[in-house]
Amino acid sequence: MYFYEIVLPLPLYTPLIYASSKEIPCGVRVLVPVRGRRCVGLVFRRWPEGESPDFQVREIEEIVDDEPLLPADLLEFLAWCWEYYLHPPGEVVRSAFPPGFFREIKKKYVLTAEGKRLLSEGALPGWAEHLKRPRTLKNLIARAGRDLSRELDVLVERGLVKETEDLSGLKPPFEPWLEYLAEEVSSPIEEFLKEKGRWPKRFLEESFGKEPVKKLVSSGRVRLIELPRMRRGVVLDSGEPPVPNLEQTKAVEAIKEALDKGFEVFLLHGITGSGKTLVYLYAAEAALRRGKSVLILVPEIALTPYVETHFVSRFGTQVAILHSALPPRARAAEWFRVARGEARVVVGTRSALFAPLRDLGLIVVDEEHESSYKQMEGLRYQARDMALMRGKLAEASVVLGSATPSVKSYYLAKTGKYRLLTLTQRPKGKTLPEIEVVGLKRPGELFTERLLSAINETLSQGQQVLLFLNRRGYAPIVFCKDCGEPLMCPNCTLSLTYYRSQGRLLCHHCGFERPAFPLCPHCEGKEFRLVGFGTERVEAEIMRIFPSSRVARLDRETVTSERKLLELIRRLKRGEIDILVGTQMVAQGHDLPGVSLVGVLWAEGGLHFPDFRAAERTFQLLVQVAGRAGRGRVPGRVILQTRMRDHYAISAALKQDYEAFFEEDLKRRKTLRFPPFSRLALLIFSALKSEKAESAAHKAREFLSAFKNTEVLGPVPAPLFRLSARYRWQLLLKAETVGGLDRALKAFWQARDSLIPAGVRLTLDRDPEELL
Ligand SMILES: Nc1ncnc2c1ncn2[C@@H]1O[C@H](COP(=O)(O)OP(=O)(O)OP(=O)(O)O)[C@@H](O)[C@H]1O
Ligand SMILES: [Zn+2]
Repeated sequence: MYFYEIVLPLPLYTPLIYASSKEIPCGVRVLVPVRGRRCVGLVFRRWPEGESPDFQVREIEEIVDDEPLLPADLLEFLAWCWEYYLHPPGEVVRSAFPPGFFREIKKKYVLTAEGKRLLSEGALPGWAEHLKRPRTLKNLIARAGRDLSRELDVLVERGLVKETEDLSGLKPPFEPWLEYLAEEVSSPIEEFLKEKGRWPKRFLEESFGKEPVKKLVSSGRVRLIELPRMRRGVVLDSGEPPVPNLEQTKAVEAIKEALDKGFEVFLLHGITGSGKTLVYLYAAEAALRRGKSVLILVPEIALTPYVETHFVSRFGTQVAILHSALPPRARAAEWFRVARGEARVVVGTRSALFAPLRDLGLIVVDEEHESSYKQMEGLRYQARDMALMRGKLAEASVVLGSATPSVKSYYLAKTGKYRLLTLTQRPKGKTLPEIEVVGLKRPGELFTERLLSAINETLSQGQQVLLFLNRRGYAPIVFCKDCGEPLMCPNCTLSLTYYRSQGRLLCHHCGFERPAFPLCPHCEGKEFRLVGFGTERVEAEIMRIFPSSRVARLDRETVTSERKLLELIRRLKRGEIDILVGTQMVAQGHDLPGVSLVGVLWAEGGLHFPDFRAAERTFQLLVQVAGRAGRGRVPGRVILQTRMRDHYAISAALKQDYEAFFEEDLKRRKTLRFPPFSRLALLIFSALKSEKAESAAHKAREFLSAFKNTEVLGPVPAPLFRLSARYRWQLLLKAETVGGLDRALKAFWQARDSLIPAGVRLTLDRDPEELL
């Protein structure tokens, strides 16, 4: 017998031990019995020969995969993650699989042949209709609208319904591909195939017709093979990539050198529009040539098409895309192409960090400063930081790229932990845009004269305008005119945002909504005053002032899918939009050559958050959005409207002076001992009763105060004191070193059951990005 540590998709804090007479490699999925059910498990480790547990263990029932899906260094990485974040291994491992690949096996019910016969004769109750296909009890009850468990049991006993297991979806779809074998090319289709090597049959038939493909197959000049299904990608051709300039070449050379050595971290600090994508492209090519695979992380789904286009036109079907907006089957298929080694380049959002790439040689984290690399629920990991650990374990090079690096990364580059690479110029002699600051004076002022005349000028030159405000909806605050109270979310410490076209009031945190306008809950008043602006209101105002121009809006309300976003960006690039109003979704990454004016309506919008990274975020957003201007033939121009022109985040953005911002921000962090001068962990205690959460936080504080190397701040009510009907108290842990923090946290985690009463929920946020 061999003994295996198996990770299960259950909230357990350790793997479980199972036995098997077979030798099973690590990284393979198996089926094991657990609590009277069956479950998919992942073989994580085999015990050394001769060692056996001193308790009863059960046997592995089935082996699902014929070869490991996850490489050894990824397994090691996953284990590192669950220890660092003190998170159940099963949930960490689940992030590494596409949905449905790592789960409990559900019991389903389906009619037997006899059952079907009786149903067709009308001898079974109407709801049995639903059992023509296998269904879980829950699904059946949902369809029938009442509890059917008793009646179902009777049918099972009579042999009219049987139980089955749902093993579907554990393996992704395959499809036929054509592989070119012949030497001499005699038709365009052969020429195409010869260049590509392999191509999905389905795609060939679409481009060349079914007949020619059929002929080619029967000629024996190609071979049919079964490979994981390829998703229908954005296979646009971006043409030949430009020749890199001197700075780009230097950067690529430095990365190439590292590829031959192993783990090294680079910070690629290149101003907006300096061509960082091209550096990634050539570095990726170098890695592939060395037989290594490549992982490219982008901060949000909206940016995948841009990067994807460049990589797909260069590397074809070797590229896989991984993000959560792909349809589940396409996502599973793409993932499987990676696990099987068919795709050697992955472009994806933060969860692609766990992609099953083998022989990983290069990891790129594009726009590394972006907060969206931090997952804010479940496993609260920071993908940029974790990319370093994955790179280290895989002995890969890691490139962090940004025009506005995080203060932490830049500090590490300056102190020699990372190698700094810089791009200081836009290619082809293009310059950074001119930025000017205009003071907002009147309360409630939305557009200054200066901005309006600049918009006019730009439109008359046939150029495009981008207006930026990082706030959705029509108005963020609605006051009752009678009693002066704002309309609040009943569950959260947040005001409700008014969405005019939907006629609704919405809470941005918990999704609570109600029709606009109700009676005031305080005084039953009927009249309301709208305060402040969101993008919907900006759009309406702009349409009123510039009635003949074509206005569009880009935010999470108007753009709900990747398709809609692509469509909007395409319309903008084709010149079908004159003025685009948007939130931070437009702020970065996109290359918009027609935009020559960027207007930032309220530059200090983000500075009001009580958070140590508020200034950093504001500076980054301003420089990024300004960077959308002047990427085409016409030089760009940016107008920042603000009431806080003297704040260092705004004055540094005005000069596009990263160093100036960095020095000032670093000084402040040093005084307050915030990262990079310390390591943080945020503990949030929440409960339906405030006192309950507070007293749990006090107990935790007492326990943690015993650790000398860790400073405990709080408990204090969280800035967002009430969220989703729960009151929140927080403790902030600060330590000089990772080790110090680790010891305190681990001890606390061990003891947490005795410290925290039922009904209090504890959330651990290690290396928090915000303290809200
Ligand atoms: N060497 C080059 N010669 C000519 N054009 C180039 C060169 N390198 C990049 N470009 C072009 O410059 C534009 C900007 O490049 P890219 O989008 O990669 O910038 P970026 O550094 O990612 O900017 P941002 O940080 O603003 O996203 C693209 O249109 C790209 O094709
Ligand atoms: Zn709410």
